[in-house]
Amino acid sequence: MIRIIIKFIRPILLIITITAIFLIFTSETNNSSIGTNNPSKNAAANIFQELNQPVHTGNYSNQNRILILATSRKSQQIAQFVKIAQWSRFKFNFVRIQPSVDKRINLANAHTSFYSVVIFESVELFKSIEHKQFVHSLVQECLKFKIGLVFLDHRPIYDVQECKLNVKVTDFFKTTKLNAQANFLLQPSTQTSEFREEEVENGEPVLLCDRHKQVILKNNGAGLRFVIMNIKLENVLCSLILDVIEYSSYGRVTIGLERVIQIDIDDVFVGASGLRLRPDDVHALIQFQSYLNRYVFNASVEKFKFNLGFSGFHYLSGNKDENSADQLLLEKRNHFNWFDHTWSHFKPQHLNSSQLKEQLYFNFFFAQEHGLPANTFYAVSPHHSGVYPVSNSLYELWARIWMIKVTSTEEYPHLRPAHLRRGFVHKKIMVLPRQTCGIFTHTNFFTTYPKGIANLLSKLYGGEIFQSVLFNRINIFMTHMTNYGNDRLALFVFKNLFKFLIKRTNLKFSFKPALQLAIDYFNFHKDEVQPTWTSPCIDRHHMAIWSPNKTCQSFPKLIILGPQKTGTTAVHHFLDAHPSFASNRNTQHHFEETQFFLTEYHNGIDWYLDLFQSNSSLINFEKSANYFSDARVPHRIRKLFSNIKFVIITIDPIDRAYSWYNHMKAHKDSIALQYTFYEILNLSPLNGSHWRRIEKFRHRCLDPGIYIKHLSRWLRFFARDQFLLIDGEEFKQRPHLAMNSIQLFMNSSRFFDYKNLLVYSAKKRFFCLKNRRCLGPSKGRTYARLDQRSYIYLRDFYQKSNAQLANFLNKNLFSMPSWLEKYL
Ligand SMILES: Nc1ncnc2c1ncn2[C@@H]1O[C@H](COP(=O)(O)OS(=O)(=O)O)[C@@H](OP(=O)(O)O)[C@H]1O
Repeated sequence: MIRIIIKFIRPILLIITITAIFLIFTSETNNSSIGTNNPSKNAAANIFQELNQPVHTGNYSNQNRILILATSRKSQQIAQFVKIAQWSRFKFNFVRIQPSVDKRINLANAHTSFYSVVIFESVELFKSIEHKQFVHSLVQECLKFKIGLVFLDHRPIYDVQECKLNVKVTDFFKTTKLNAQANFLLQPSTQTSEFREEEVENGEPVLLCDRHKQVILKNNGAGLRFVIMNIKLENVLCSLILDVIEYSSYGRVTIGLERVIQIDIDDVFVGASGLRLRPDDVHALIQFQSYLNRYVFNASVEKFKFNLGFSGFHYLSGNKDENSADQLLLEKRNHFNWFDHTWSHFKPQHLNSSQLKEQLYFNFFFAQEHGLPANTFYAVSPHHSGVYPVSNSLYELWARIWMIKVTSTEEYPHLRPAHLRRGFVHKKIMVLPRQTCGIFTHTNFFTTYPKGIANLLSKLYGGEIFQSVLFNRINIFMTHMTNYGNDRLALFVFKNLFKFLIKRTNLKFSFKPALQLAIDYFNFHKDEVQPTWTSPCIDRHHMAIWSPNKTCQSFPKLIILGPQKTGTTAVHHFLDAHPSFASNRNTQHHFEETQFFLTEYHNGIDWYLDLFQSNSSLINFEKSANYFSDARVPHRIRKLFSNIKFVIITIDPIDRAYSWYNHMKAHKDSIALQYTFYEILNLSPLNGSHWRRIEKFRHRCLDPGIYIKHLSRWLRFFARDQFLLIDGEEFKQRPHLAMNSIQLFMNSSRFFDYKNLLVYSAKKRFFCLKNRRCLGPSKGRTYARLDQRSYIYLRDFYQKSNAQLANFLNKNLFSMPSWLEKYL
């Protein structure tokens, strides 16, 4: 038996013993041009000896993280691997290293490992690392915590002859099915555009194997698991990569074998006469469903059913034959699940709320009238319009009229690349990623398939469609009604896809109702719940389905980031008086602040844009003073508009902290009322039941003043010249200077001389706009002077970060604020 297995595997996978590896490595190292006297090279060789040690069987964590160590993220092998990791939602860290790397990379702390597998760009890189301790500790931690190693070399480094199998096949081939034909390089050999279904059924599929390229797996059973890939990843059947990762991570990094599949047929009843279903096609559809249940979904608890998305308005709008197919579909309605695709197939973003309501109600009544089993909590929007970019009224009306809880789209965050498509939850509706499968509304015939049918086959036989099933645990495939008429390309696609999957992999297929599917999805991918909004303006697909009333001009071009209590309201107020600048409308909860990137983020971008004017000659801007110190905001802004500019104001962080405390006191915050400033700084009421809340309050009070911490984060997301730093102390004395620099910074077409516009208010103790109402009573409060103890406490507290800030400002060519100079 073992001999048979070995015979099968030899052409594909060759394994040599760890002793052989040791010999190879030591001999190669000794022969290297650096010479045998090079201590670090010898050390690297000795490390391979260590791989032979039995791995520690004690505790290791279940952190399914991958560590990728490479010289560049751009190399083809690494890029390919990263793509697969992203597609499979494996968590990974990428660390760039050079042979001269000397800083230690910790794979674990004293008790638990951070990683389950380490990917090395190449054996060569591993061997060339000069620093003995680096390699030594890496290998020791791998042994101790059962962390496998994978080397992604793509240039063959071993002669095929010298490799032999030395691992139990069952330990390795979890996802890939090993049979006589299983070769890892697959490509279509025929380019004929006349390729028909029968050819696939009758003969061997058009596959070509290159036996010269090999994957070499090396392991001695007792030592560390490690795999040396000896082949270009792009040429390998991707299921093998899942096996490599699962094997080398000791089973910890895996997406398992179960794949849940849903197939949606959109546009039911929609379609030009001549392209629609005929009665025969309806029978073929039902027959195919039985075929799938028999051969593909045979282990599924729930029977597979196609999901039919209907638009009632188009019912019976074909020729005589096609209309009888429409009637037949309704007669056979219980063979399928049905979902709302809106009455007329209009784009929801192009309708007002009452038109949309009508669309949803009419289709609802159609379903009732014809007894369609459409109570699936699932719906799909025509053209994906309104799902992403989100239309709040679509979500609200869907929930109200159809009790929708699940939908799907291929547009979040973008149609391409497919491997980064994700799900999210908006207004309690779960949005799942949808997959394309090579056929669209316009691809209905074999002969006219773009670049020939061989192109479609390559996507099925190891290509993108195959990979979609492989790397996504849950797949919702999008097809259209016309794909099931005409040449029935959809049946061709799924028949071949599943045949290939069954032949080459051990995957198990099941079907679940949409609601269950969605719950499972977000259980697997909890970090996908919260969406990150992107700009429709950089995606032509999004522009086509977005509301025509929205304009990219409405996005702000400037954000005053804060921090709180530095004079941000005054800057906002003065800027708003400028004829070229326009601030947002006041919001219900936060007055002049939008707070969009924090508490209002769930409202989506349409809500945000509605706060601004769409006049292209204006510079829209907003200020929300707590953006500065919140770690979520830079990422969110970056995803939405990367070219925006920012104003940040700094004052002495001691004054800022005390002003904030007094602000909270004025707002009757119970902690501020109950405890003195010094007690809070010192966390002195240690025994009090409020301790946690005081600690939190203290953090909110002090953290924004650690300017360096936040500023350096912002500069990791945006370029230096996107920031203007304003000295808040100088702003207090000579506000017109700061206002002038903002105008220059924004290249304002009109220059406003603020000197004549501002007047000092002795009552407020700062400048106000002439002939306008000055800022309200919440600005310029009077409160007791800061006590000496608190001053000293804060001076010490901020000493280090102020010094770091000064260095940072110097390095990045920002001018030094006057308040900072006194600390240097
Ligand atoms: N024109 C002008 N110039 C300089 N400083 C001014 C100006 N107007 C207001 N202020 C002072 O700014 C403090 C309020 O800051 P913010 O507007 O950023 O506060 S907030 O975060 O929006 O609540 C607030 O500080 P406190 O006096 O400590 O409350 C104001 O005094």
